[in-house]
Amino acid sequence: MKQYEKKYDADGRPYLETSLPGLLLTRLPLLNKVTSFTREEREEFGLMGLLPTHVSSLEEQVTRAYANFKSFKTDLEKHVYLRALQDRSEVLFYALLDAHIQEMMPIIYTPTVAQAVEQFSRIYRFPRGLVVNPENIDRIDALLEDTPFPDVQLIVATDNEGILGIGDQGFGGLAICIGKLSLYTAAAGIDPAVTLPVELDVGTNRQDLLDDPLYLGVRMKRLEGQAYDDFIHRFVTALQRRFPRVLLQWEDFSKQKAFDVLERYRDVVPSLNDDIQGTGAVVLAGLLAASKRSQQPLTQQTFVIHGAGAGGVGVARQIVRGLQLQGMSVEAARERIYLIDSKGLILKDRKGLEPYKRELAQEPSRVAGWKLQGAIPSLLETVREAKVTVLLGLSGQRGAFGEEVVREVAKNTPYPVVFALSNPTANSEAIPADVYRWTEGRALVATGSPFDDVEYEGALYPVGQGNNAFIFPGLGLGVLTCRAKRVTDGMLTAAALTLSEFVDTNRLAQGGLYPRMDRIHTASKQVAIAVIRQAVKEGVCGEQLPEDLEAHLEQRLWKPVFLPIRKAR
Ligand SMILES: NC(=O)c1ccc[n+]([C@@H]2O[C@H](COP(=O)([O-])OP(=O)(O)OC[C@H]3O[C@@H](n4cnc5c(N)ncnc54)[C@H](O)[C@@H]3O)[C@@H](O)[C@H]2O)c1
Ligand SMILES: O=C(O)C[C@H](O)C(=O)O
Ligand SMILES: [Mn+2]
Repeated sequence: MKQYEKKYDADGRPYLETSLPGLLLTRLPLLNKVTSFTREEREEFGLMGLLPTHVSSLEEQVTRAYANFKSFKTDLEKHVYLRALQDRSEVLFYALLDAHIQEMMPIIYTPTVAQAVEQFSRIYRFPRGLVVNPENIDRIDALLEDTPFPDVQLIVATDNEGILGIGDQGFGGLAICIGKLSLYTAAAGIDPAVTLPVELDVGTNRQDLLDDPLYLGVRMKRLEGQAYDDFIHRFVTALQRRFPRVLLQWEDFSKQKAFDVLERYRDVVPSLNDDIQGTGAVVLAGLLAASKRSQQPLTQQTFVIHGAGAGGVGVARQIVRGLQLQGMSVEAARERIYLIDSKGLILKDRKGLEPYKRELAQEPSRVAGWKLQGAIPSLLETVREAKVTVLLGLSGQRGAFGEEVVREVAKNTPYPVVFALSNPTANSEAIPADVYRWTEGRALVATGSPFDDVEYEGALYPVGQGNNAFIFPGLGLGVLTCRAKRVTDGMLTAAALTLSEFVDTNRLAQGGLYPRMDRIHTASKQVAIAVIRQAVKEGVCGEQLPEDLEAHLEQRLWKPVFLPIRKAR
Protein backbone atom coordinates (compact mmCIF):
# COMPACT_ATOMS: atom_id res chain seq x y z
CA MET A 1 0.00 0.00 0.00
CA LYS A 2 1.30 3.41 -0.89
CA GLN A 3 0.53 5.59 2.14
CA TYR A 4 1.68 8.88 0.68
CA GLU A 5 3.99 10.53 -1.76
CA LYS A 6 6.36 13.34 -0.87
CA LYS A 7 6.01 16.19 -3.35
CA TYR A 8 7.13 19.80 -3.73
CA ASP A 9 4.95 22.82 -4.44
CA ALA A 10 5.73 25.57 -6.95
CA ASP A 11 7.96 27.31 -4.39
CA GLY A 12 9.88 24.12 -3.70
CA ARG A 13 8.25 23.47 -0.31
CA PRO A 14 7.66 19.80 0.55
CA TYR A 15 4.25 18.34 1.30
CA LEU A 16 2.72 14.88 1.54
CA GLU A 17 0.05 13.76 -0.86
CA THR A 18 -2.30 10.94 0.04
CA SER A 19 -5.54 9.39 -1.12
CA LEU A 20 -6.31 7.86 2.27
CA PRO A 21 -9.41 8.91 4.22
CA GLY A 22 -9.01 11.29 7.18
CA LEU A 23 -9.61 8.80 9.96
CA LEU A 24 -6.78 6.62 8.65
CA LEU A 25 -4.43 9.61 8.72
CA THR A 26 -4.93 9.70 12.49
CA ARG A 27 -3.97 6.02 12.70
CA LEU A 28 -0.80 5.94 10.59
CA PRO A 29 2.33 7.07 12.44
CA LEU A 30 3.96 8.79 9.47
CA LEU A 31 0.84 10.78 8.62
CA ASN A 32 -0.69 11.41 12.01
CA LYS A 33 -0.29 15.02 13.16
CA VAL A 34 -2.39 14.30 16.28
CA THR A 35 -3.67 17.76 17.33
CA SER A 36 -1.64 19.63 14.70
CA PHE A 37 -3.84 18.96 11.66
CA THR A 38 -4.52 22.42 10.25
CA ARG A 39 -8.03 23.82 9.68
CA GLU A 40 -7.58 23.27 5.91
CA GLU A 41 -6.50 19.66 6.42
CA ARG A 42 -9.41 19.00 8.79
CA GLU A 43 -11.75 20.41 6.17
CA GLU A 44 -10.22 18.54 3.27
CA PHE A 45 -10.05 15.15 5.00
CA GLY A 46 -13.34 15.25 6.92
CA LEU A 47 -11.71 15.56 10.36
CA MET A 48 -13.58 18.70 11.44
CA GLY A 49 -15.63 17.23 14.27
CA LEU A 50 -13.19 14.49 15.18
CA LEU A 51 -10.34 16.49 16.65
CA PRO A 52 -10.00 18.87 19.62
CA THR A 53 -10.87 22.50 18.86
CA HIS A 54 -7.44 24.01 19.45
CA VAL A 55 -4.88 23.40 16.73
CA SER A 56 -1.60 22.71 18.55
CA SER A 57 1.84 23.61 17.33
CA LEU A 58 4.44 20.84 17.32
CA GLU A 59 6.15 22.61 20.23
CA GLU A 60 2.94 22.48 22.27
CA GLN A 61 2.59 18.81 21.50
CA VAL A 62 6.20 18.18 22.56
CA THR A 63 5.54 19.98 25.86
CA ARG A 64 2.40 17.91 26.45
CA ALA A 65 4.16 14.65 25.55
CA TYR A 66 7.11 15.48 27.80
CA ALA A 67 4.78 16.09 30.76
CA ASN A 68 3.19 12.71 30.05
CA PHE A 69 6.58 11.06 29.84
CA LYS A 70 7.56 12.56 33.20
CA SER A 71 4.41 11.26 34.87
CA PHE A 72 5.59 7.64 34.58
CA LYS A 73 7.57 6.25 37.47
CA THR A 74 9.55 3.36 36.05
CA ASP A 75 11.87 3.35 33.08
CA LEU A 76 9.97 0.49 31.48
CA GLU A 77 6.71 2.49 31.70
CA LYS A 78 8.51 5.40 30.07
CA HIS A 79 9.76 3.07 27.35
CA VAL A 80 6.26 1.76 26.69
CA TYR A 81 4.96 5.32 26.53
CA LEU A 82 7.64 6.39 24.02
CA ARG A 83 7.15 3.31 21.87
CA ALA A 84 3.40 3.89 21.84
CA LEU A 85 4.03 7.50 20.87
CA GLN A 86 6.28 6.33 18.03
CA ASP A 87 3.47 4.09 16.79
CA ARG A 88 1.05 7.04 17.04
CA SER A 89 3.12 9.84 15.48
CA GLU A 90 6.71 9.44 14.35
CA VAL A 91 7.19 13.18 13.95
CA LEU A 92 6.08 13.87 17.51
CA PHE A 93 8.19 10.97 18.82
CA TYR A 94 11.37 12.19 17.11
CA ALA A 95 10.72 15.85 17.95
CA LEU A 96 10.39 14.87 21.61
CA LEU A 97 13.54 12.74 21.40
CA ASP A 98 15.41 15.59 19.75
CA ALA A 99 14.54 17.93 22.60
CA HIS A 100 15.54 15.43 25.32
CA ILE A 101 18.04 13.05 23.74
CA GLN A 102 20.29 12.78 26.79
CA GLU A 103 17.37 11.85 29.04
CA MET A 104 15.52 9.60 26.60
CA MET A 105 18.34 7.70 24.95
CA PRO A 106 18.65 5.36 27.98
CA ILE A 107 14.91 4.73 27.75
CA ILE A 108 14.67 3.75 24.09
CA TYR A 109 18.12 2.12 24.06
CA THR A 110 20.44 0.53 26.60
CA PRO A 111 19.76 -0.05 29.47
CA THR A 112 15.93 0.07 29.41
CA VAL A 113 15.62 -1.64 26.03
CA ALA A 114 16.93 -4.77 27.79
CA GLN A 115 13.80 -4.82 29.97
CA ALA A 116 11.67 -4.18 26.92
CA VAL A 117 13.24 -7.23 25.27
CA GLU A 118 12.59 -9.38 28.32
CA GLN A 119 9.00 -8.15 28.67
CA PHE A 120 8.26 -7.95 24.94
CA SER A 121 5.45 -10.50 24.96
CA ARG A 122 3.77 -8.50 27.73
CA ILE A 123 4.21 -4.95 26.43
CA TYR A 124 3.43 -5.67 22.77
CA ARG A 125 1.10 -3.04 21.21
CA PHE A 126 1.25 -2.52 17.44
CA PRO A 127 2.97 -4.36 14.62
CA ARG A 128 6.30 -2.82 13.64
CA GLY A 129 8.69 -4.57 11.31
CA LEU A 130 8.71 -7.92 9.61
CA VAL A 131 8.43 -11.28 11.34
CA VAL A 132 10.06 -14.15 9.47
CA ASN A 133 9.75 -17.64 10.95
CA PRO A 134 10.01 -21.29 9.87
CA GLU A 135 6.25 -21.27 9.17
CA ASN A 136 6.33 -18.39 6.68
CA ILE A 137 9.84 -18.50 5.20
CA ASP A 138 8.39 -20.44 2.23
CA ARG A 139 6.48 -17.29 1.35
CA ILE A 140 9.28 -14.83 2.00
CA ASP A 141 8.82 -13.11 -1.39
CA ALA A 142 5.19 -12.38 -0.55
CA LEU A 143 6.13 -11.13 2.94
CA LEU A 144 8.53 -8.66 1.41
CA GLU A 145 5.77 -7.40 -0.88
CA ASP A 146 3.68 -6.52 2.18
CA THR A 147 6.09 -4.24 4.03
CA PRO A 148 4.36 -1.04 5.22
CA PHE A 149 6.52 1.05 2.87
CA PRO A 150 7.63 0.06 -0.62
CA ASP A 151 11.15 1.48 -0.59
CA VAL A 152 13.10 -0.29 2.16
CA GLN A 153 16.74 0.83 2.26
CA LEU A 154 17.82 -0.11 5.76
CA ILE A 155 17.16 -3.26 7.80
CA VAL A 156 18.24 -4.25 11.29
CA ALA A 157 17.71 -7.99 11.72
CA THR A 158 18.30 -10.23 14.71
CA ASP A 159 18.06 -13.96 15.39
CA ASN A 160 17.76 -13.07 19.11
CA GLU A 161 20.49 -15.38 20.36
CA GLY A 162 22.94 -12.88 21.86
CA ILE A 163 20.90 -9.87 22.90
CA LEU A 164 23.19 -7.36 24.65
CA GLY A 165 24.71 -9.29 27.56
CA ILE A 166 21.43 -11.09 28.36
CA GLY A 167 21.67 -13.91 25.87
CA ASP A 168 18.90 -15.83 24.11
CA GLN A 169 15.70 -13.80 24.32
CA GLY A 170 13.56 -15.43 21.66
CA PHE A 171 11.00 -13.18 20.02
CA GLY A 172 11.76 -10.22 22.32
CA GLY A 173 14.94 -9.35 20.41
CA LEU A 174 12.78 -7.41 17.97
CA ALA A 175 12.79 -4.57 20.52
CA ILE A 176 16.53 -4.15 19.88
CA CYS A 177 16.04 -3.81 16.12
CA ILE A 178 13.37 -1.19 16.71
CA GLY A 179 15.62 0.69 19.15
CA LYS A 180 18.62 0.63 16.78
CA LEU A 181 16.52 1.95 13.91
CA SER A 182 15.15 4.73 16.12
CA LEU A 183 18.74 5.81 16.62
CA TYR A 184 19.38 5.77 12.88
CA THR A 185 16.62 8.32 12.56
CA ALA A 186 17.25 10.31 15.74
CA ALA A 187 21.03 10.50 15.28
CA ALA A 188 21.47 10.43 11.52
CA GLY A 189 18.21 11.65 10.04
CA ILE A 190 17.34 8.45 8.18
CA ASP A 191 13.73 8.64 6.97
CA PRO A 192 11.73 6.15 9.10
CA ALA A 193 9.82 5.17 5.95
CA VAL A 194 12.93 3.51 4.48
CA THR A 195 13.68 1.43 7.58
CA LEU A 196 12.48 -2.03 8.53
CA PRO A 197 13.18 -4.00 11.72
CA VAL A 198 13.31 -7.74 11.04
CA GLU A 199 12.62 -10.50 13.53
CA LEU A 200 14.25 -13.76 12.42
CA ASP A 201 12.14 -15.92 14.72
CA VAL A 202 14.16 -19.13 14.52
CA GLY A 203 13.07 -20.42 17.94
CA THR A 204 14.56 -20.24 21.40
CA ASN A 205 16.37 -22.66 23.67
CA ARG A 206 14.89 -20.96 26.74
CA GLN A 207 12.47 -23.45 28.26
CA ASP A 208 10.86 -20.73 30.42
CA LEU A 209 9.90 -18.83 27.27
CA LEU A 210 8.63 -21.94 25.51
CA ASP A 211 6.51 -22.74 28.57
CA ASP A 212 5.11 -19.21 28.89
CA PRO A 213 1.54 -19.13 27.55
CA LEU A 214 1.96 -15.43 26.71
CA TYR A 215 5.18 -15.92 24.70
CA LEU A 216 4.73 -14.45 21.21
CA GLY A 217 7.40 -16.31 19.26
CA VAL A 218 7.47 -19.64 17.45
CA ARG A 219 7.41 -22.45 20.01
CA MET A 220 10.36 -24.59 19.05
CA LYS A 221 14.02 -25.06 19.85
CA ARG A 222 16.39 -22.93 17.79
CA LEU A 223 17.07 -23.91 14.22
CA GLU A 224 20.68 -25.02 14.02
CA GLY A 225 23.17 -26.21 11.40
CA GLN A 226 21.97 -26.61 7.85
CA ALA A 227 18.35 -25.68 8.67
CA TYR A 228 19.53 -22.39 10.17
CA ASP A 229 21.86 -21.64 7.27
CA ASP A 230 19.10 -22.36 4.75
CA PHE A 231 16.70 -20.09 6.60
CA ILE A 232 19.14 -17.18 6.58
CA HIS A 233 20.04 -17.83 2.96
CA ARG A 234 16.43 -17.74 1.81
CA PHE A 235 15.93 -14.50 3.67
CA VAL A 236 18.98 -12.81 2.14
CA THR A 237 18.33 -13.97 -1.41
CA ALA A 238 14.70 -12.84 -1.26
CA LEU A 239 15.86 -9.47 0.05
CA GLN A 240 18.25 -9.15 -2.86
CA ARG A 241 15.41 -9.73 -5.27
CA ARG A 242 13.01 -7.28 -3.67
CA PHE A 243 15.34 -4.55 -2.31
CA PRO A 244 18.63 -4.87 -4.20
CA ARG A 245 20.22 -1.80 -2.60
CA VAL A 246 19.17 -2.40 1.01
CA LEU A 247 21.77 -2.04 3.79
CA LEU A 248 21.45 -4.98 6.13
CA GLN A 249 22.62 -4.72 9.74
CA TRP A 250 23.00 -8.02 11.60
CA GLU A 251 22.38 -7.45 15.29
CA ASP A 252 22.99 -9.56 18.36
CA PHE A 253 23.75 -12.85 16.68
CA SER A 254 25.90 -14.91 19.00
CA LYS A 255 29.50 -16.03 18.64
CA GLN A 256 30.21 -18.35 15.67
CA LYS A 257 26.92 -17.57 13.87
CA ALA A 258 27.66 -13.84 14.01
CA PHE A 259 30.96 -14.39 12.18
CA ASP A 260 29.66 -16.98 9.73
CA VAL A 261 26.67 -14.92 8.62
CA LEU A 262 28.74 -11.75 8.28
CA GLU A 263 31.41 -13.46 6.16
CA ARG A 264 28.93 -15.36 4.02
CA TYR A 265 27.05 -12.24 2.93
CA ARG A 266 29.31 -9.23 3.30
CA ASP A 267 30.40 -9.42 -0.33
CA VAL A 268 26.91 -10.30 -1.51
CA VAL A 269 24.81 -7.45 -0.08
CA PRO A 270 25.86 -4.21 1.63
CA SER A 271 25.85 -5.48 5.19
CA LEU A 272 27.56 -5.23 8.53
CA ASN A 273 27.53 -6.91 11.88
CA ASP A 274 27.08 -4.14 14.40
CA ASP A 275 28.49 -6.09 17.35
CA ILE A 276 31.64 -7.11 15.49
CA GLN A 277 32.31 -4.09 13.30
CA GLY A 278 30.43 -1.19 14.89
CA THR A 279 31.83 -2.09 18.29
CA GLY A 280 35.34 -2.50 16.92
CA ALA A 281 35.21 0.99 15.44
CA VAL A 282 33.75 2.68 18.51
CA VAL A 283 36.34 1.11 20.79
CA LEU A 284 39.25 2.02 18.51
CA ALA A 285 37.94 5.61 18.53
CA GLY A 286 37.91 5.64 22.34
CA LEU A 287 41.41 4.17 22.52
CA LEU A 288 42.75 6.80 20.14
CA ALA A 289 41.11 9.52 22.24
CA ALA A 290 42.67 7.95 25.35
CA SER A 291 46.05 7.99 23.66
CA LYS A 292 45.63 11.65 22.79
CA ARG A 293 44.71 12.40 26.39
CA SER A 294 47.62 10.45 27.91
CA GLN A 295 50.16 11.20 25.20
CA GLN A 296 50.95 7.49 25.30
CA PRO A 297 50.99 6.00 21.79
CA LEU A 298 48.67 3.11 21.04
CA THR A 299 51.67 1.07 19.91
CA GLN A 300 53.02 1.08 23.48
CA GLN A 301 49.88 -0.44 24.99
CA THR A 302 49.19 -4.04 25.91
CA PHE A 303 45.54 -5.03 25.77
CA VAL A 304 43.31 -7.53 27.51
CA ILE A 305 39.94 -8.17 25.97
CA HIS A 306 37.67 -9.95 28.41
CA GLY A 307 34.99 -11.75 26.39
CA ALA A 308 35.78 -13.39 23.06
CA GLY A 309 32.45 -13.31 21.25
CA ALA A 310 31.22 -11.02 18.50
CA GLY A 311 32.11 -7.87 20.44
CA GLY A 312 35.46 -9.01 21.82
CA VAL A 313 36.85 -10.44 18.57
CA GLY A 314 35.47 -7.49 16.58
CA VAL A 315 37.29 -5.10 18.90
CA ALA A 316 40.51 -7.11 18.66
CA ARG A 317 40.42 -7.04 14.86
CA GLN A 318 39.85 -3.31 14.77
CA ILE A 319 42.68 -2.65 17.25
CA VAL A 320 44.97 -4.66 14.99
CA ARG A 321 44.00 -2.36 12.10
CA GLY A 322 44.59 0.69 14.30
CA LEU A 323 48.06 -0.57 15.25
CA GLN A 324 48.85 -1.36 11.62
CA LEU A 325 48.06 2.25 10.71
CA GLN A 326 50.68 3.25 13.24
CA GLY A 327 53.27 1.05 11.60
CA MET A 328 53.03 -2.29 13.38
CA SER A 329 52.82 -5.60 11.56
CA VAL A 330 49.69 -7.72 11.94
CA GLU A 331 51.69 -10.34 13.82
CA ALA A 332 53.21 -7.86 16.26
CA ALA A 333 49.82 -6.24 16.79
CA ARG A 334 48.15 -9.56 17.56
CA GLU A 335 50.83 -10.36 20.10
CA ARG A 336 49.78 -7.27 22.03
CA ILE A 337 46.21 -8.44 22.45
CA TYR A 338 45.30 -11.04 25.04
CA LEU A 339 41.85 -12.46 24.50
CA ILE A 340 40.11 -14.07 27.45
CA ASP A 341 36.90 -16.08 27.49
CA SER A 342 35.13 -18.12 30.16
CA LYS A 343 37.98 -20.67 30.10
CA GLY A 344 40.75 -18.10 30.58
CA LEU A 345 43.43 -16.84 28.21
CA ILE A 346 42.97 -18.19 24.70
CA LEU A 347 46.02 -20.18 23.60
CA LYS A 348 46.58 -21.80 20.24
CA ASP A 349 46.83 -25.32 21.68
CA ARG A 350 43.38 -25.27 23.27
CA LYS A 351 41.35 -28.30 22.22
CA GLY A 352 38.20 -27.51 20.22
CA LEU A 353 39.10 -23.84 19.80
CA GLU A 354 36.36 -22.13 17.79
CA PRO A 355 37.47 -20.98 14.30
CA TYR A 356 36.71 -17.29 14.92
CA LYS A 357 39.02 -17.18 17.94
CA ARG A 358 42.02 -18.75 16.21
CA GLU A 359 43.58 -15.69 14.58
CA LEU A 360 43.85 -14.06 18.02
CA ALA A 361 44.98 -17.00 20.11
CA GLN A 362 48.47 -16.67 21.60
CA GLU A 363 51.32 -19.15 21.18
CA PRO A 364 51.64 -21.20 24.40
CA SER A 365 55.38 -20.40 24.37
CA ARG A 366 54.52 -16.77 25.14
CA VAL A 367 53.22 -17.70 28.58
CA ALA A 368 55.85 -20.33 29.30
CA GLY A 369 57.71 -18.26 31.90
CA TRP A 370 54.59 -16.91 33.63
CA LYS A 371 53.90 -17.56 37.33
CA LEU A 372 50.53 -19.30 37.31
CA GLN A 373 48.22 -21.07 39.77
CA GLY A 374 46.74 -23.41 37.18
CA ALA A 375 47.47 -24.45 33.61
CA ILE A 376 45.62 -21.57 31.92
CA PRO A 377 46.34 -17.91 32.79
CA SER A 378 43.43 -16.14 34.47
CA LEU A 379 42.51 -12.51 33.88
CA LEU A 380 44.50 -11.34 36.90
CA GLU A 381 47.52 -13.43 35.98
CA THR A 382 47.46 -12.19 32.39
CA VAL A 383 47.30 -8.57 33.54
CA ARG A 384 50.21 -9.07 35.89
CA GLU A 385 52.47 -11.20 33.71
CA ALA A 386 51.89 -9.43 30.39
CA LYS A 387 52.00 -5.96 32.01
CA VAL A 388 48.63 -5.06 30.57
CA THR A 389 47.77 -1.35 30.31
CA VAL A 390 44.31 -1.52 28.69
CA LEU A 391 41.33 -3.53 29.98
CA LEU A 392 38.36 -3.96 27.65
CA GLY A 393 35.23 -5.69 28.93
CA LEU A 394 32.98 -7.46 26.41
CA SER A 395 32.02 -10.52 28.41
CA GLY A 396 28.65 -9.48 29.80
CA GLN A 397 30.06 -10.47 33.21
CA ARG A 398 29.01 -8.02 35.90
CA GLY A 399 31.89 -6.88 38.10
CA ALA A 400 34.50 -8.91 36.17
CA PHE A 401 36.93 -5.98 36.60
CA GLY A 402 37.27 -6.04 40.36
CA GLU A 403 39.58 -4.02 42.58
CA GLU A 404 42.50 -6.44 42.40
CA VAL A 405 42.53 -6.57 38.60
CA VAL A 406 42.15 -2.81 38.14
CA ARG A 407 44.87 -2.04 40.71
CA GLU A 408 47.15 -4.48 38.92
CA VAL A 409 46.67 -2.63 35.61
CA ALA A 410 47.34 0.65 37.41
CA LYS A 411 50.78 -0.68 38.42
CA ASN A 412 51.76 -1.03 34.75
CA THR A 413 51.02 2.49 33.52
CA PRO A 414 50.33 6.03 34.72
CA TYR A 415 47.13 6.00 32.61
CA PRO A 416 45.30 2.70 33.06
CA VAL A 417 42.55 2.38 30.45
CA VAL A 418 39.41 0.61 31.65
CA PHE A 419 36.43 0.21 29.33
CA ALA A 420 33.50 -1.69 30.85
CA LEU A 421 31.55 -2.12 27.64
CA SER A 422 28.97 -4.76 28.49
CA ASN A 423 25.29 -3.89 28.40
CA PRO A 424 22.89 -3.33 29.97
CA THR A 425 24.14 -1.44 33.05
CA ALA A 426 23.74 -4.44 35.33
CA ASN A 427 26.22 -6.39 33.19
CA SER A 428 28.93 -3.74 33.30
CA GLU A 429 32.37 -5.18 34.17
CA ALA A 430 32.96 -2.28 36.58
CA ILE A 431 31.38 0.86 37.98
CA PRO A 432 33.27 4.03 36.93
CA ALA A 433 33.29 5.54 40.45
CA ASP A 434 35.07 2.41 41.73
CA VAL A 435 37.63 2.49 38.93
CA TYR A 436 38.54 6.13 39.66
CA ARG A 437 38.88 5.32 43.36
CA TRP A 438 41.05 2.25 42.77
CA THR A 439 43.36 4.20 40.46
CA GLU A 440 43.53 7.51 42.38
CA GLY A 441 41.71 9.20 39.49
CA ARG A 442 44.35 8.15 36.93
CA ALA A 443 42.16 5.81 34.91
CA LEU A 444 40.73 6.60 31.49
CA VAL A 445 37.25 5.13 31.62
CA ALA A 446 34.37 4.39 29.26
CA THR A 447 31.23 2.28 29.57
CA GLY A 448 28.79 0.67 27.12
CA SER A 449 25.70 1.89 28.95
CA PRO A 450 25.30 5.43 30.26
CA PHE A 451 26.78 6.31 33.65
CA ASP A 452 26.64 9.66 35.47
CA ASP A 453 29.79 11.74 35.57
CA VAL A 454 31.91 10.92 38.60
CA GLU A 455 33.16 13.32 41.25
CA TYR A 456 36.39 12.15 42.80
CA GLU A 457 38.42 14.23 45.26
CA GLY A 458 36.90 17.48 44.03
CA ALA A 459 37.37 16.83 40.31
CA LEU A 460 34.67 15.91 37.81
CA TYR A 461 35.22 13.00 35.44
CA PRO A 462 32.77 12.76 32.51
CA VAL A 463 32.15 9.11 31.63
CA GLY A 464 32.03 8.64 27.86
CA GLN A 465 29.63 6.07 26.44
CA GLY A 466 31.61 3.64 24.31
CA ASN A 467 28.66 2.32 22.41
CA ASN A 468 28.37 1.40 18.74
CA ALA A 469 25.54 3.98 18.64
CA PHE A 470 28.30 6.49 17.85
CA ILE A 471 29.16 4.52 14.70
CA PHE A 472 26.25 2.74 13.01
CA PRO A 473 23.89 5.71 12.42
CA GLY A 474 26.59 7.75 10.67
CA LEU A 475 27.90 4.70 8.83
CA GLY A 476 24.39 3.95 7.58
CA LEU A 477 23.83 7.53 6.52
CA GLY A 478 27.08 7.44 4.58
CA VAL A 479 26.34 4.10 2.92
CA LEU A 480 22.80 5.09 1.94
CA THR A 481 23.83 8.51 0.67
CA CYS A 482 26.50 7.22 -1.69
CA ARG A 483 24.67 3.94 -2.33
CA ALA A 484 27.77 2.02 -1.35
CA LYS A 485 27.86 -1.50 -2.71
CA ARG A 486 29.78 -2.87 0.27
CA VAL A 487 30.63 -1.99 3.84
CA THR A 488 34.41 -2.31 3.94
CA ASP A 489 36.81 -2.53 6.85
CA GLY A 490 38.32 0.71 5.58
CA MET A 491 35.00 2.48 6.06
CA LEU A 492 34.84 1.35 9.68
CA THR A 493 38.39 2.47 10.34
CA ALA A 494 37.63 5.84 8.78
CA ALA A 495 34.57 6.14 11.03
CA ALA A 496 36.71 5.33 14.08
CA LEU A 497 39.39 7.89 13.21
CA THR A 498 36.81 10.61 12.70
CA LEU A 499 34.96 9.87 15.93
CA SER A 500 38.25 9.90 17.86
CA GLU A 501 38.89 13.45 16.68
CA PHE A 502 35.46 14.62 17.63
CA VAL A 503 35.69 14.86 21.44
CA ASP A 504 36.23 18.49 22.38
CA THR A 505 39.43 19.49 24.12
CA ASN A 506 37.87 20.42 27.46
CA ARG A 507 36.00 17.18 27.78
CA LEU A 508 39.06 15.19 26.77
CA ALA A 509 41.18 17.04 29.33
CA GLN A 510 38.78 15.82 32.02
CA GLY A 511 39.05 12.26 30.71
CA GLY A 512 35.83 12.13 28.66
CA LEU A 513 36.71 9.86 25.71
CA TYR A 514 33.45 10.07 23.76
CA PRO A 515 31.24 13.06 22.95
CA ARG A 516 28.24 13.85 25.11
CA MET A 517 25.17 12.06 23.82
CA ASP A 518 23.52 15.33 22.82
CA ARG A 519 26.26 15.73 20.18
CA ILE A 520 25.40 12.45 18.49
CA HIS A 521 23.82 14.24 15.49
CA THR A 522 26.92 16.21 14.63
CA ALA A 523 29.18 13.25 15.34
CA SER A 524 27.09 11.00 13.10
CA LYS A 525 27.24 13.50 10.26
CA GLN A 526 31.03 13.62 10.48
CA VAL A 527 31.16 9.83 10.55
CA ALA A 528 28.95 9.73 7.44
CA ILE A 529 31.26 12.12 5.59
CA ALA A 530 34.31 10.05 6.49
CA VAL A 531 32.55 6.88 5.35
CA ILE A 532 31.59 8.41 2.01
CA ARG A 533 35.12 9.71 1.39
CA GLN A 534 36.52 6.26 2.12
CA ALA A 535 33.90 4.61 -0.12
CA VAL A 536 34.95 6.94 -2.94
CA LYS A 537 38.60 6.04 -2.35
CA GLU A 538 37.83 2.33 -2.49
CA GLY A 539 35.60 2.69 -5.53
CA VAL A 540 32.51 1.18 -3.91
CA CYS A 541 30.15 4.17 -4.32
CA GLY A 542 27.10 3.67 -6.47
CA GLU A 543 26.52 7.38 -6.90
CA GLN A 544 28.55 10.50 -7.66
CA LEU A 545 28.11 13.14 -4.99
CA PRO A 546 28.75 16.88 -4.96
CA GLU A 547 31.98 18.18 -3.44
CA ASP A 548 30.20 19.85 -0.49
CA LEU A 549 29.13 16.69 1.29
CA GLU A 550 28.07 18.49 4.45
CA ALA A 551 25.52 20.61 2.60
CA HIS A 552 24.40 17.61 0.57
CA LEU A 553 23.80 15.54 3.71
CA GLU A 554 22.07 18.41 5.49
CA GLN A 555 19.44 18.77 2.81
CA ARG A 556 18.69 15.06 2.54
CA LEU A 557 18.19 14.44 6.29
CA TRP A 558 14.71 13.55 7.47
CA LYS A 559 13.59 16.03 10.10
CA PRO A 560 10.78 15.72 12.63
CA VAL A 561 8.49 18.46 11.38
CA PHE A 562 4.86 18.21 10.30
CA LEU A 563 4.56 18.73 6.55
CA PRO A 564 1.31 19.90 4.97
CA ILE A 565 -0.89 17.01 3.85
CA ARG A 566 -2.96 17.27 0.68
CA LYS A 567 -5.47 15.03 -0.94
CA ALA A 568 -4.41 13.32 -4.14
CA ARG A 569 -6.74 14.37 -6.95
N1 LIG B 1 29.40 -1.19 24.09
C1 LIG B 1 29.06 -1.72 22.94
O1 LIG B 1 28.88 -1.01 21.95
C2 LIG B 1 28.90 -3.21 22.82
C3 LIG B 1 28.79 -3.77 21.56
C4 LIG B 1 28.67 -5.17 21.43
C5 LIG B 1 28.61 -5.95 22.57
N2 LIG B 1 28.69 -5.37 23.79
C6 LIG B 1 28.57 -6.18 25.01
O2 LIG B 1 29.51 -7.24 25.03
C7 LIG B 1 28.95 -8.36 25.69
C8 LIG B 1 29.12 -9.59 24.82
O3 LIG B 1 28.38 -9.43 23.62
P1 LIG B 1 28.72 -10.29 22.32
O4 LIG B 1 27.87 -9.74 21.25
O5 LIG B 1 30.18 -10.37 22.12
O6 LIG B 1 28.15 -11.72 22.76
P2 LIG B 1 28.57 -13.18 22.27
O7 LIG B 1 27.46 -14.08 22.67
O8 LIG B 1 29.00 -13.21 20.86
O9 LIG B 1 29.85 -13.52 23.17
C9 LIG B 1 29.85 -13.55 24.53
C10 LIG B 1 31.23 -13.93 24.98
O10 LIG B 1 31.35 -13.66 26.39
C11 LIG B 1 32.41 -14.41 26.87
N3 LIG B 1 32.19 -14.86 28.26
C12 LIG B 1 31.12 -15.43 28.81
N4 LIG B 1 31.35 -15.70 30.10
C13 LIG B 1 32.60 -15.27 30.38
C14 LIG B 1 33.41 -15.26 31.53
N5 LIG B 1 32.98 -15.74 32.69
N6 LIG B 1 34.65 -14.75 31.44
C15 LIG B 1 35.10 -14.26 30.27
N7 LIG B 1 34.38 -14.23 29.16
C16 LIG B 1 33.14 -14.74 29.20
C17 LIG B 1 32.61 -15.59 25.96
O11 LIG B 1 33.89 -15.46 25.42
C18 LIG B 1 31.57 -15.40 24.86
O12 LIG B 1 32.14 -15.75 23.66
C19 LIG B 1 27.49 -8.00 25.96
O13 LIG B 1 27.31 -7.65 27.31
C20 LIG B 1 27.22 -6.82 25.08
O14 LIG B 1 26.27 -5.94 25.63
C21 LIG B 1 28.84 -4.02 23.93
O1 LIG C 1 22.91 -2.38 21.95
C1 LIG C 1 23.86 -1.80 22.51
O2 LIG C 1 23.68 -0.97 23.43
C2 LIG C 1 25.27 -2.03 22.07
C3 LIG C 1 25.56 -3.35 21.52
O3 LIG C 1 25.07 -3.54 20.23
C4 LIG C 1 25.25 -4.50 22.43
O4 LIG C 1 24.85 -5.56 21.93
O5 LIG C 1 25.43 -4.37 23.63
MN1 LIG D 1 24.30 -5.47 19.85
